[in-house]
Amino acid sequence: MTAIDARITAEATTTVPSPFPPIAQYAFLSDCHTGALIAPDGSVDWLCVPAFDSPSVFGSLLDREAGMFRFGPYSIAHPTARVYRPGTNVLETTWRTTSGWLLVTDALIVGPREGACVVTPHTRPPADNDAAHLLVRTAVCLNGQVELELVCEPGFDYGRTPAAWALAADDPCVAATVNGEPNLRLGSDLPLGIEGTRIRGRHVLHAGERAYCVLSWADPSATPPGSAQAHAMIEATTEYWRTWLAGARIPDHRWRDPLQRSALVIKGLTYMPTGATVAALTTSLPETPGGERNWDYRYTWMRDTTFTLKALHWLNLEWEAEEFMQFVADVEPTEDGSLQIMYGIDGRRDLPESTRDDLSGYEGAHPVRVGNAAFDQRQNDVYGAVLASILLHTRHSRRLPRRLWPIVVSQAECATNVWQQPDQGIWEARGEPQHYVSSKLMCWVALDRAATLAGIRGDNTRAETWRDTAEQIRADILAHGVTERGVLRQHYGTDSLDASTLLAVLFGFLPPDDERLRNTVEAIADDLTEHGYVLRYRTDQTDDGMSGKEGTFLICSFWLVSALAAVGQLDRARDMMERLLTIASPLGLYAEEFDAEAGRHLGNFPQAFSHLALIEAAGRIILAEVLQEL
Ligand SMILES: OC[C@H]1O[C@H](O[C@H]2O[C@H](CO)[C@@H](O)[C@H](O)[C@H]2O)[C@H](O)[C@@H](O)[C@@H]1O
Repeated sequence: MTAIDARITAEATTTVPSPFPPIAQYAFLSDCHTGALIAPDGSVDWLCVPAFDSPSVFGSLLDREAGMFRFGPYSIAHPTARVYRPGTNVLETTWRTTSGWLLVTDALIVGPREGACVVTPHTRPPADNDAAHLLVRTAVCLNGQVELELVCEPGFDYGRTPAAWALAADDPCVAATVNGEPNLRLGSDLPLGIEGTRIRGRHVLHAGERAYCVLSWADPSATPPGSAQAHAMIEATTEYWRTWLAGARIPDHRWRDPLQRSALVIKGLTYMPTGATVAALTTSLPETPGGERNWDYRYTWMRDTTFTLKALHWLNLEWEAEEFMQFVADVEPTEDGSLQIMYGIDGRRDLPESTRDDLSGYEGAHPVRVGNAAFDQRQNDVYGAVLASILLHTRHSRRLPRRLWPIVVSQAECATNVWQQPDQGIWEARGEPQHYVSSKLMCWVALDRAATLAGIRGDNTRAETWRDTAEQIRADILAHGVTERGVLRQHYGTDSLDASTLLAVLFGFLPPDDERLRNTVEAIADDLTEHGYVLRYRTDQTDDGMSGKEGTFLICSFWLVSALAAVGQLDRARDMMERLLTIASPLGLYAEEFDAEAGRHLGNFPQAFSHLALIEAAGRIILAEVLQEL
């Protein structure tokens, strides 16, 4: 049992139990088109089909009436153990009942691709493996006998539309229709009955006996696979993940498991048809319990994805970088040539935000948002994030693809034009625009990396111009962005701290022995932490346009580990890393935030930001340890 597990258990026994499982108790499955969250009781509480950003069909995560799909022993809610098959996103749950033991295996199926692929402007050449658009759940009775139960009650369109079920005429499965159109098919070797809007099945399995069910959404008129095929598909999916992971260079270190899990989460959040990565699987898991800080993260932020690629480079995973670079080359910029700060996973630009007032929200946190109004915000860090990625990719692949050069030019020009202007900042504050230090810092990164890329291309004129602008930005930040104590400030109008200034260390804005850099790292470690975990800023000192106090931000805590390692405080970095590893969910996953007081995860889950920062932090410490030994 991890520390957080123990705290959650203690909490559950002392307060009124919530009908919602703690966020960190969910297991994550993915087929790189969509993902599912499975509650400890075996219920799929979150699944959007066919893609990450589609409306949910199982939405109990946000409202207990918005759809669920349980497959597990009758009348038992607590499994004995839940683990991923090593090196995969395939989940195994072991149940002990009074009469026997049961093992349930769950996977969203990825396997050898069949048939033609639909071509859209953002579609990459088809990979050898692809999603089969199937959720397969198998059960085997390990000992004694166990009564297995299946309950499937979809709620289409975030629970708004219940299913109308019908037995399929030609095969042993049931089909759910919405507005008369077939939508889902459920196949199983359990005897199934239709009870209004739900399907229920129950059957006693004896030692050695197996059962399965398959939910399919790709072609609702096609017969779902039978038992043997379903079991084979779980093996193929296991193979798929292990083969993918084998391509990563993960050091033989005591942190190998969290590194592998983080890589698998990040890959699982990647949308295979375009190479775009969603920031997290979910929408509206609250950052403040019961509060309004609830956001839809099922989109691609240029910042999040470029930071993700930086992390994947640490693990030598180049293919994903290649894919995302193509996505960047394909997306439509805005009228002034700048990239939007975020896009849909299919490259669409418009992500209007609405609220779903018919949903209760996770533990009553309102509103539930679909879409994200930040899509047309001005956030000046985006150019630096993209150009840093292009340079990294160019260095690793030893070439600067011709398609990317116009992007280098346009983004460098955008950074040149905007660096003096205020913006909403990296945290997408919904208050007044400010002169955020981290935004200007990332404009410096944009021009610095662009100058290097121009040098590689042999364009010395541009290299020189961009280098000059980078120096002007640096001088401006050092003149206006440093407090009297010699610490980088949040924005030019305040002395408050902001963890995003740690990017100065991570992107090499100043040499690691620079006093201002060291002061900033010290100040954040000492004054911007709660129980040793890092806040992104103090909500009582920052007008971010929202009410309520949020938890500590996990990416910021991992950034501090990286920064401590970079400025030579290796012991402190290592201690903090070890502490952060103890608060992972029982399956090694991280949400966006950690409520250090209550010891629970908050915000969307699992969150790429947290996992990518874990990889970089571990990578920096491991590298420093190796260098120390030389
Ligand atoms: O806190 C306000 C903002 O919160 C979200 O943004 C955060 O998540 C983004 C995706 O991971 C990340 O790129 C950003 O840096 C974070 O602040 C939300 O998406 C915004 O709409 C909201 O204003």
